[in-house]
Amino acid sequence: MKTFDDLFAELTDKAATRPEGSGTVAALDKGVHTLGKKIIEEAGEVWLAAEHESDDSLAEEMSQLIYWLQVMMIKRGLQPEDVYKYL
Ligand SMILES: N=c1c2ncn([C@@H]3O[C@H](COP(=O)(O)OP(=O)(O)OP(=O)(O)O)[C@@H](O)[C@H]3O)c2ncn1[C@@H]1O[C@H](COP(=O)(O)O)[C@@H](O)[C@H]1O
Repeated sequence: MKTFDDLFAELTDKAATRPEGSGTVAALDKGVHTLGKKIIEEAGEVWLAAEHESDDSLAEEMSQLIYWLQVMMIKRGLQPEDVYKYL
């Protein structure tokens, strides 16, 4: 099972190697404004899932929010430790 750190390492590698067909590379190229809108969209889906959907659906929406947060971290050059220090 993939962890937060596993996904971050995978996305960091994709950003560096830019493999063809990577949605992450395409999203990074669109920039901070587009990534910010995805974060808002996914956060809204987490809220709606928490109100109306199953635990599994909620977990899936949360995984997508985490993904988009990580893409924003990579876009802005943040490392997990930059976030963890505030936890
Ligand atoms: N974990 C994720 C992940 N979570 C969410 N997403 C993206 O976020 C979107 C969220 O889905 P929604 O249902 O909300 O939206 P949608 O309507 O299906 O998609 P959009 O039209 O909004 O793009 C998905 O379609 C993906 O584009 C992800 N994209 C990739 N990953 C993982 O990231 C890694 C690298 O992926 P690639 O860069 O695509 O190789 C792989 O391990 C992937 O599994």
